[in-house]
Amino acid sequence: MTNQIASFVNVGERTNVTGSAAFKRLILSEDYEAALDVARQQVENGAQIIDINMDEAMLDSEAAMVRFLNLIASEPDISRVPVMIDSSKWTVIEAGLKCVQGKAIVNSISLKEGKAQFIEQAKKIKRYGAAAVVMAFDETGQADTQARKFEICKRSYDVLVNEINFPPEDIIFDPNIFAVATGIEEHNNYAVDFIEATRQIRRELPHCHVSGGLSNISFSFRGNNPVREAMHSVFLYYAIRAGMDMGIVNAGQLEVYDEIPVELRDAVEDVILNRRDDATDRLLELAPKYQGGGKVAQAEDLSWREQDVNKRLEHALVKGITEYIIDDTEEARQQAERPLHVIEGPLMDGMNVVGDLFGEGKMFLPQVVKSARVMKKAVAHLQPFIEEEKTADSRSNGKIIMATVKGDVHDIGKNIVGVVLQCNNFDVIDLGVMVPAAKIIQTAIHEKADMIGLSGLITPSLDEMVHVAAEMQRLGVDLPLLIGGATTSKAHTAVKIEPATGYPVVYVPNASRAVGVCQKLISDDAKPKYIADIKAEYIKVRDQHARKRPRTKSISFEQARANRFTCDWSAYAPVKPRFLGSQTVTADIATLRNYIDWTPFFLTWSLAGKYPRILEDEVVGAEAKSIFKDANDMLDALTKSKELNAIGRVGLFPANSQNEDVLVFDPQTPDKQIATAHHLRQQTQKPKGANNCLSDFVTPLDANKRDYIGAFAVTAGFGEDALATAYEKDGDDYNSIMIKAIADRLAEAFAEYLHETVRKALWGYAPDEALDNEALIREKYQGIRPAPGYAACPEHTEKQVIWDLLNVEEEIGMKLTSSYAMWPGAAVSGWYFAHPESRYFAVAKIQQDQLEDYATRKGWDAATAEKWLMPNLQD
Ligand SMILES: C[S@@+](CC[C@H](N)C(=O)[O-])C[C@H]1O[C@@H](n2cnc3c(N)ncnc32)[C@H](O)[C@@H]1O
Repeated sequence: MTNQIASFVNVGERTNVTGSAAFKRLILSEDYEAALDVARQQVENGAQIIDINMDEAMLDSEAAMVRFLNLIASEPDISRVPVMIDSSKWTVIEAGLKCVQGKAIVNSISLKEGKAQFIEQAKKIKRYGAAAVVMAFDETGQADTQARKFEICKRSYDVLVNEINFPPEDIIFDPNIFAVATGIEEHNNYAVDFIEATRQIRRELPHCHVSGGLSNISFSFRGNNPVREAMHSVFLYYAIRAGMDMGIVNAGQLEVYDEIPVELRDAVEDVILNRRDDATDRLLELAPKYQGGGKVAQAEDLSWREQDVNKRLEHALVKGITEYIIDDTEEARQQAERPLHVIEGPLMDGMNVVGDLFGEGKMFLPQVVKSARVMKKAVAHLQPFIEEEKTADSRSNGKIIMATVKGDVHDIGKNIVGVVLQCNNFDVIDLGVMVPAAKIIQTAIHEKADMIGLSGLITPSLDEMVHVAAEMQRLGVDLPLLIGGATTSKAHTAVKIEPATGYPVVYVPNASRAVGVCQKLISDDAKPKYIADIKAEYIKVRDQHARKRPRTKSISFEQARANRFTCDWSAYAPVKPRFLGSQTVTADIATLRNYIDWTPFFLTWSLAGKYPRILEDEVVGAEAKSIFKDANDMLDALTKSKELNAIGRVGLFPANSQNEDVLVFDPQTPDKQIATAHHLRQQTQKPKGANNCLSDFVTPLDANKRDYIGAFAVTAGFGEDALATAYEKDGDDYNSIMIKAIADRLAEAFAEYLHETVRKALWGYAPDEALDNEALIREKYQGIRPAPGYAACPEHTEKQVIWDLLNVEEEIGMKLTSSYAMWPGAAVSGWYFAHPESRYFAVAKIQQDQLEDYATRKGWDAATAEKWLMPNLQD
């Protein structure tokens, strides 16, 4: 069940002119900048797909679709999610398919106009490698009953899969969500029809998906949001369990299932599940009571202190309250026969409640981590008594060795998984960061571990994971291997890691999945089938990967060069920086906190939503407020204690470009070249626009005029390890993760602050700039600061050029690891470009000709070039 909830894909629909009056206004007034912001906000708010619809009589819908899709393609923060091209006109869909980059979804096709047209359209969709939403609609109309819904979907499925070999995993059925409680008796079973049809579709039509637009269901209660939210929540609760795995769901219009007042929930369930004839009347009667909100405000309530000690322990764990935990644990110990029984009894019971609530999506990550802190305090209190008994044999669920692989220093995600596993009674041995393969494997053997979990954030870590897997194989260590971390994926795990192994390898996408996976891997009953299922799934993933057509056409390196960005260099007047050379910079926390972008902070804690709106969010607002307060309290303390230090290097230099290189010159001896930055050029065929390379934003050498470039490396991580370790020793993972999350935010804030200082003062090309923090976060200024490892300059070893140029390690002690991760981990580095047209883009896939050219420029052999450019050599 956890998996079903966790894998539900949310489609954002604010970029739909038929559904959003605001978006329609923007498109009609040609304000595409603001329209892009709407798309960006949706992604920031957690939409995993964005639906784009331009069906408006006053518009040239085809042109509008193409223009908007092209704009999205150059916005990395939007184009990271797939688009759903939505139109009732096939010509608009086809125009969209032609220009979209990456995997698209077509919304929608159906048998409405007959089989021939259905097949023709599906074939085209298949040719573009896109997925399709298939409506339960045929020549006789839209399906309303379970039988009709299934019948049409089955017929569509058979045509698609058997007749034209359409990949079943690219079929998304929409079996039509219709309004219930309309007063018309025939409508009463509509929700049940959808839910049951979904169950049958998922059971009998393998690999397909089921989606739907949620808001229709509650149409009769327009104007009464609490009732609508309750209806959405109840409907989803059952539909997801039946197999609905995608949908247009506005998270702000969703009540937490368990928090719907019981009386309302019962009445809504009667309606949704069509449990009684008078269900609609009863809900109509109850509805006015909830019109104005209806939820009773909760005053601080200490009545739980009057319950028995076991209940108090459970309450403290679920609510994360540490205040009384030692007293309560002591009371429980005195009542128990043995101290161990307190752990095995009430404490584990409490943690099981926490685990269940988290698994069901009813508790959020920060709450779980706070629960773990309570648990650890209780266990720490009991530990001496257990030692005294000398019989301690706490039965653990299983032992897992966890490590961030060699060359990588990022560990927030790994630490969160560790805490969640500990909450579920796993014995976690965390080897920390930058751990070589040999140490991981030796510890696993020595500790008789049950499994190994690897984590990593940067792309070179993917290779290191392949290496650890190969070493395990070589040494005959056949423990299950878990793979996680931001750049890892099911495809990489299946294609690169698993095939060479004889032991189970499982990709774990997030903390909430970790427990389920580990439990299955240590269960004698569940393990064989689970492993067989995973193996079969990975074989399929490999097949799909092998069959995958390139998503985009490529052009030769020479052609790409010929289509470079250029401008009238003779008219371009580079601004000479006021400061040339390099220097060390510091910043105090009081200054930096004004530059913090808080939205990613909440994401670290798995709370999706944009700051500051997230603080008022119906679902996660309370928890967001709570961690925001804790973070600010910690920032107050750090401002005073100065235990965290922000320090960096910044430099500005004369420079010119030469094809894909930026040549950097000595400020004192202007003809002396002191460094070369090597960049990569986009090599995919562009419908319009240039094949970008960062070097193009610097005046070419043959224009006979000096331009300038900047570089920086900053960290807010010195001091972080000591603080985090102190919290960990105190059993306080919550604050240990909090300090890391804050150090990470301060490093990003430092990069923002320093960039502003460069634009306004050090370089001084924008002395009068006046932007607030929101505008800075949106990067509304002139110039960019691309970071090696990111999409426009994806090759990590280039950080070394910055390190040498600015003398980073010697001057301030920031280091690069063997995989070119920065240490301390809370760090940012990059280049400064001032050209008014400079912008971010993704290099994406490059070809052999460019690979060879790059190897020559870097002085690398072919194998080295392939190793470092691997992510850009594959689709
Ligand atoms: C990852 S965000 C970080 C800023 C965000 N406000 C935060 O606090 O987390 C944006 C930064 O990532 C880098 N970046 C984003 N897209 C990039 C691209 N396509 N190529 C290179 N660097 C990129 C740039 O350094 C940019 O300033």
